Amino acid sequence: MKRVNIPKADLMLKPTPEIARHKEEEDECDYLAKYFSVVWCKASKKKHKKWEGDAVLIAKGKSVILKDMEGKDIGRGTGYKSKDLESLGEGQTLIIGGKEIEVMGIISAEEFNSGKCFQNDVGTSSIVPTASSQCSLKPFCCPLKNLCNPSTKQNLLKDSQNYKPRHDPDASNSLVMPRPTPDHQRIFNKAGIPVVDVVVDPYLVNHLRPHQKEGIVFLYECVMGMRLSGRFGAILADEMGLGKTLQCISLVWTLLHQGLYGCKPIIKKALIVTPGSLVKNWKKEFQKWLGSERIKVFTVDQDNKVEEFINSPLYSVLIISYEMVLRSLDQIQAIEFNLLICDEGHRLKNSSIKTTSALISLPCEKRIILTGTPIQNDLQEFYALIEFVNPGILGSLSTYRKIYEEPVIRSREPSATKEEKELGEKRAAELTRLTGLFILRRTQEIINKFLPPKKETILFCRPTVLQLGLYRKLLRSRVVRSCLQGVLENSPHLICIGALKKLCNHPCLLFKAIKEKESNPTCDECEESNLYEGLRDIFPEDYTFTTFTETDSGKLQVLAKLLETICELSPSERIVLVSHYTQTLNILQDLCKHYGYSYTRLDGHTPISQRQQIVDSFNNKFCSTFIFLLSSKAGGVGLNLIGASHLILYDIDWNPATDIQAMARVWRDGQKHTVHIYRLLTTGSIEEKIYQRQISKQGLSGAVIDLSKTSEHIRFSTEELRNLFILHEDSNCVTHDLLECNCMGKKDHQYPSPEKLSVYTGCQHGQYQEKADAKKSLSMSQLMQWKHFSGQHQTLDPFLERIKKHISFIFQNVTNPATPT
Ligand SMILES: Nc1ncnc2c1ncn2[C@@H]1O[C@H](COP(=O)(O)OP(=O)(O)OP(=O)(O)O)[C@@H](O)[C@H]1O
Ligand SMILES: [Mg+2]
Repeated sequence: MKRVNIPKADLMLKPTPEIARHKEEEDECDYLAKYFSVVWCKASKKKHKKWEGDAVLIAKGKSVILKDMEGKDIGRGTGYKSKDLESLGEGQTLIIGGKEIEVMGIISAEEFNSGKCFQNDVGTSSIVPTASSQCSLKPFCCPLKNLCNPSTKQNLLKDSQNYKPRHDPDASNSLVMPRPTPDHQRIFNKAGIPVVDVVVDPYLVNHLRPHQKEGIVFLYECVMGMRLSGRFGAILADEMGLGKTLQCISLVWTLLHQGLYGCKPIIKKALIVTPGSLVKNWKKEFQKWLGSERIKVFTVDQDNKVEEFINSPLYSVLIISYEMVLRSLDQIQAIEFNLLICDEGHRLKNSSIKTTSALISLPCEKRIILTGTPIQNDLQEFYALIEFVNPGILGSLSTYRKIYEEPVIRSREPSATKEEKELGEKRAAELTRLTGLFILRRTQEIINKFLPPKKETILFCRPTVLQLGLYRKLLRSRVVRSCLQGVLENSPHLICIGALKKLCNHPCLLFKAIKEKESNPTCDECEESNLYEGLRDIFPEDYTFTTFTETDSGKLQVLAKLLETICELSPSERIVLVSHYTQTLNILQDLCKHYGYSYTRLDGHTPISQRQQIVDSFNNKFCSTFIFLLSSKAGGVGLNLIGASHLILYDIDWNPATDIQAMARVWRDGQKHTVHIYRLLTTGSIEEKIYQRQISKQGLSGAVIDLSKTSEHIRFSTEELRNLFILHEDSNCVTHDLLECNCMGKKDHQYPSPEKLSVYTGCQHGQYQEKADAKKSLSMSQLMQWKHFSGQHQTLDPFLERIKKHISFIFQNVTNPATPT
């Protein structure tokens, strides 16, 4: 064994530390790094070493770094001869500080950069070539000969008769699951039982969209350990409305009744955990797609306890809410579930909460998380979800942090060096590759072609005189001024923002808040009292909370007119009316009562047990209810409200995901009518600013971000607050002004070339915004492709013509215009 002679770093003559470091850095730049897999132990003179572990050695110039397999630095040394380090090879040894290493092999830069050299063999050698890529949807051919070797002729005859696919794999339009590879058979079919085709029930297949068929194959491969050996988990992260429920139902139904090795069912019992408001929806979807005779699913609630499921042989599927899981954990643990599905599973991102740890503790290996929310945004939460479905696949948390999270985060910092950027990108790419084997996400565009047209209209409603007076007064308040100077603590800007938003919805909401404060002044909220100083005087003297009128609020006036128009022009169509606030919903409810519109309501106070029933009766085509009042926070996620074809968003949320979720309740699979979405914004107010922020962050295409983020999570710079706290009284539409579009509100055609847009609108934000960055302008500029109407011009739209009296500006866009309704 050749030993490299290493000068002891501390015996060398060194320049002063500052200069040394500088010089070293300069020198190091000239060299390319080389990487080695090594074993290490404490340095000793012993002949027979007792190696303590594997490690990775990085040699560059005259220096080396030793990293353990979790990516942690365990040794550093410098002052080597660069020539020696460059020629390091297998079998050579080296002393690094108090450690001795022996080189086992050379690692390529690619292997190091991607982080693969730190993974034992996960994601590389253990990847099973995906069966679907070879034979998805292909009909079955003869089982492998060597694996179903019946010893006698009789056996052969018997087997071929007994082991038949449940459905005809050769039928046209059949959906046949991928056949197992020889490796899979070696592991899971040691007895050599005949392989039988698993064919999805044609009863279901007839309804499936192409992406759903692919999704089922994907889920099947994951839970069967066909994509990654020894791993049985999957994350289906399709955007909302793509039918994750139906894909899972098809999988469950298939696994319960079929088996690839000798027809033995792959699972006996499945557990589905879902938010409480969706438990009944799951049962309904089972019945919708399979009928009530084929399968009996059991839902747990106050009256139906888990014991009943245990004692009855009828049921094979248990549906339970996250809350109930904790309460019934003992019973659930006693049942042997073979498949676990967690709907809206992004809530498992926090592994320290009890529900997550309770579910982790279940011994079931086949696990599926369903979520419509992108999960890659926060690398730690991402890790938690992956750990849940495929424990250990990314190594320990500390390994994951060192190998992936830290380099990726570092590379995104402005001060990152070119090398750090490259490393971060490569590690991110490797993480995506590895997790892509068991995470599937398709976007909504995939389903658009099956949906009816969607007409989206943004209505900028003029504030009333009362609103303007109050708004000006609020902006002149001491609290607002202090916010702008960045003086006050305790986030008083949130109180100011809250007051402005209330005012935009209806002045009476502000009036109520003032009254409450007057009757119950508490010192810890002095800012709020200060904010309301002098406001009472602006309201008419006889103003009371209960005698409000629609003419006090610009948006409410428009809403009243809009409801009247829909009722007249499309009497058979129905409306979902959404607000984020219960108090605002009360006002909207009063409006319904006043005009005699029939309505139903779902908000945070609606008992979970009643929610599905309310939704079902509204969706029933014979239902006579005209308006569904919905609190977006309470019922946004997962609900189907396709009984309505009009949806009105009365207010706007900081988090675009909340609004997008609400809008998706109506424009989804099963909808037969053209869908009309109206968003109401008070002209020139904070609502316009929030809208601009929404679209500049997301674009109009509607990518979803984390729903749990609220305004409390947003940090505003003083500059941003200054922009928020401006009232633009002279503009018909500040958002349109920002686009610098010269159409004068007569743009009823589509803008010709999207490429031009970024140039066209790329520079105008500096006036108001902190710094206009290119991305922001680009997503704002998507609005250039919408139609623009000012309140004075003809719109050619009978709805808009009727309601435009109090409207200063309109943006409108139609998706899928060609699809027949
Ligand atoms: N192939 C299909 N044909 C007709 N309707 C379908 C089809 N697939 C799903 N649907 C319907 O589309 C609606 C949306 O499906 P589902 O609730 O499963 O969406 P999701 O992906 O879970 O969305 P979310 O993330 O919002 O929960 C449901 O009413 C469902 O019955
Ligand atoms: Mg769902």
